[in-house]
Amino acid sequence: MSSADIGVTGLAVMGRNLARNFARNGYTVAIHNRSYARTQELVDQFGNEGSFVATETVAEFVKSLRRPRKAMIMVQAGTATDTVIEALAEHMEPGDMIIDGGNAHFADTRRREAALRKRDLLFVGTGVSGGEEGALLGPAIMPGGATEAYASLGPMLESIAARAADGTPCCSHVGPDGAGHFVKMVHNGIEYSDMQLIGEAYDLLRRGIGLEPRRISEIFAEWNKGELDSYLIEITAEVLAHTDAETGSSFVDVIVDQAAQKGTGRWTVQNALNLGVPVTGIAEATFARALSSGNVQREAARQLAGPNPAEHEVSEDMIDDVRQALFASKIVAYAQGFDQIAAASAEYDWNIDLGACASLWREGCIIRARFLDRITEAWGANPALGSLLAAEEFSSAIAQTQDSWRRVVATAARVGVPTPGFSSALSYYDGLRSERLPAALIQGQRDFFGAHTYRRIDKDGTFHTDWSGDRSELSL
Ligand SMILES: NC(=O)C1=CN([C@@H]2O[C@H](COP(=O)(O)OP(=O)(O)OC[C@H]3O[C@@H](n4cnc5c(N)ncnc54)[C@H](OP(=O)(O)O)[C@@H]3O)[C@@H](O)[C@H]2O)C=CC1
Ligand SMILES: O=C(CO)[C@H](O)[C@H](O)COP(=O)(O)O
Repeated sequence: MSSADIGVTGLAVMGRNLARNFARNGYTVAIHNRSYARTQELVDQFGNEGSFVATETVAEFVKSLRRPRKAMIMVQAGTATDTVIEALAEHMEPGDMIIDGGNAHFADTRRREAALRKRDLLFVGTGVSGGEEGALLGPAIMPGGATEAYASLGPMLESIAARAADGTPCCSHVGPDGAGHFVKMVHNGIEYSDMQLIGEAYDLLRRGIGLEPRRISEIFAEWNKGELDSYLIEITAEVLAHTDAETGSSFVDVIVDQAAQKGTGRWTVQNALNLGVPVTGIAEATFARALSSGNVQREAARQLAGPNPAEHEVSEDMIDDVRQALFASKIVAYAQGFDQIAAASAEYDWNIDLGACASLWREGCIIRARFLDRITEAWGANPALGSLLAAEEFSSAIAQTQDSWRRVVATAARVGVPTPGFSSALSYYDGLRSERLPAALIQGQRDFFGAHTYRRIDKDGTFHTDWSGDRSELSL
């Protein structure tokens, strides 16, 4: 019987909870998983939460959906997603829709959307953020795909999405084909950057000042009451307050200090390199995870000289400086992420509304933060800002924090605590505001060794100096 409003296949952490979220919101949900055990488990544990149609085969799953069908995939990105799409498509009919809510690469989404369009099937690649809890109670949802697809799917997604304080659903059509997955990828890149900055703040308080995790937890909890108010700061306070039951030690002290990554941060940086957008914070965060996991190099370098700690005591006065450095660096991280979205939007003709994009991240997602209201307003007031850093409220916020920021970066260098996030954010800020950059010298060097030419500040045209001859200038 074709009775389900929507289907979810892939019932691990995300799929299971999204299926429950749809059911709790009154939809009849067909459920399917490669191995039936997960389907049975969902029905056994949560079957009473709403209307589920449990299915064992893909054919049965597709058949159980009301036409035009909507089937959502929540499986691993890459070949697993291609396999599931193909299996679904074989049983679908023209006008049916496949929605991929996994963390797919946006280029794969563009390819899949185009291929399925040729088969008269709609394909929506959508970012979903919020982890297990968000998927169940209301994630941030970033759908791409055709406008026509959003017309029928959008209301369903909006009904299960998180809501901002003003009641707006944290879900809206981001743009065509891969735009949704692109925005989710950059969301994850900012997530990497934000987590790295928080890690550096922790490290400065721990190794720089010498505070214990429980005290640092209290500091983060306090910071979470102000302009740093965000989900990541909130959970940081929780993690730092946690005690390991087995050893009685601070939980953070029993975790191996090697940060894993599934790929979205790396994809963001790779794409930023292609687009020529300096997302230095995301790049440093991604490399910092790689450095932490580089066993061979860490082992080889462990005995290298550092500053004498006795000569470099840091007082508790620095705590508030660290808070301010964190806020300034965080503004830079978001500014860089929005630059990348703007560049991709122009490159792929997506016409992404940056204000609407910021609005999507206000609740439900991992990078949700109080200051996203202000970012939404800033882009809404002036979509041609050029850089988020140029918005009055952020330029004045940084003007107020920059002395602290500079002190923190200088202190970190002095005491030997690595702060690639704080330092690169400050360098980026100083680079942008510089009247003149040493890029002029680099152009001179390029022209010297490779006749790569340069432009002049005082006249139009392209020039080359005859470096190996009489050093006269040629206008090309
Ligand atoms: N976990 C998170 O916090 C978030 C995850 N995501 C993304 O959502 C998607 C789902 O994530 P998550 O719930 O963590 O699950 P996983 O990424 O761990 O994927 C597990 C699911 O994929 C299925 N699967 C794997 N390979 C295949 C295949 N070849 N054919 C069919 N099914 C397959 C598994 O089926 P089986 O049970 O049979 O093994 C299982 O249902 C991923 O793309 C992830 O990147 C997005 C936001 C947050
Ligand atoms: O998409 C997510 C949150 O938004 C996932 O949790 C993602 O897996 C996190 O990335 P990584 O595992 O690389 O830290």
